[in-house]
Amino acid sequence: MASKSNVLDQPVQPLNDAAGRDEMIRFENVSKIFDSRGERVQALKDVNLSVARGDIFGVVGYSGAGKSTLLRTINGLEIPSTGKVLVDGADIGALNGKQLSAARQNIGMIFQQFNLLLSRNIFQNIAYPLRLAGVSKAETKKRVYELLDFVGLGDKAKAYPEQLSGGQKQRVGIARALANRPAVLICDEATSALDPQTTGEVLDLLKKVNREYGITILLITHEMDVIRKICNKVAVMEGGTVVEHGGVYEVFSDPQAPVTSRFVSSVLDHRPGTEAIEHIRKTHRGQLVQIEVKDEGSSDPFLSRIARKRNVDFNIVYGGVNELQSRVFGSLTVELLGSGPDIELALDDLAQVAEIRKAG
Ligand SMILES: Nc1ncnc2c1ncn2[C@@H]1O[C@H](COP(=O)(O)OP(=O)(O)OP(=O)(O)O)[C@@H](O)[C@H]1O
Repeated sequence: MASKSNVLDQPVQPLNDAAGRDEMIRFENVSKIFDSRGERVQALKDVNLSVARGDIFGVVGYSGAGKSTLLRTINGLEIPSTGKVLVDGADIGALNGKQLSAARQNIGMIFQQFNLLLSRNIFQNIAYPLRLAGVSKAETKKRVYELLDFVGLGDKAKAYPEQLSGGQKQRVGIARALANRPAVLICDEATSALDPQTTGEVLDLLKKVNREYGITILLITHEMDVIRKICNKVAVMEGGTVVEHGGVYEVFSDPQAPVTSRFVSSVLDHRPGTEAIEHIRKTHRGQLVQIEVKDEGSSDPFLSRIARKRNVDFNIVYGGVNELQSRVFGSLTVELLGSGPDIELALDDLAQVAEIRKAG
């Protein structure tokens, strides 16, 4: 649990993370207040986060949590009311216009609605940022075809956006964002307009961007499944604050904030809710206990060991075990059958080797 922390008691991570990688994005006490028609909206409240070079960092939250505002501070589309955002060492809020344009070439961005130029073909869309950066025609041509191959659209140079599917349009968006060889790619709900199959393909492409080009990715989403599939780090936002952040495995296997638990249970259904417990109770009269399954204990056959030793039976009535980043975790709800004293001894034994909770 070393990499997990709550932002309230740990202001900001050090410049090097546990793996020794250096920092690519740093939010330092970032707050943002909008004044809209006489109404003050605090979109961000004292956000402190550190994104290491090479991370795929996901920010998840419900609508209005402040995700877009946070993302837009990275390339200066929003300037914090207080606090600062550092990208690859540059303090974004302190840059003049020219410096900001240069910094933006280092920060690619993709959008939920793709934002392609509809009157230009795919080649021209991808070439656009290269033209703005003053890249020569020959160099542009080489780079665009290289990118088209990379995103799997080698035959679409002359097509127009309206002739492409949603997934293909997002591939073009990714190619365009990569044109100037940025160090960072920021993704604004990049798969929210896509069906599940296409979402999976675009997420695979983002993984390839991270792996093959070493680009740091920060994405915002309201879908925990996106986080589960590609991120190594996650921050959960609610009401403009980061309520929890850490390694994806740590956060998924042991969520602390209620909003995080809700997000986790939207993709993993391994713990029974009140209704499920009531249903189980109708057919199982024994002692019900929830056992948390963690990576560290997965090789110990403790259930059969304790069952033999204490002369009790374990009847699995609910649960699931998941794999995340090559580590397992989950929860089993079991019914203990045996004499009262044996069950008590078995519960003591269980508590020695696993996190348990009486259920129902
Ligand atoms: N330009 C603006 N002017 C006024 N209020 C704004 C502005 N931009 C965002 N807000 C408000 O700030 C809060 C956070 O909005 P933000 O868009 O960052 O949240 P979000 O988590 O990205 O939600 P969504 O997924 O719905 O976009 C909301 O209450 C929103 O109404």
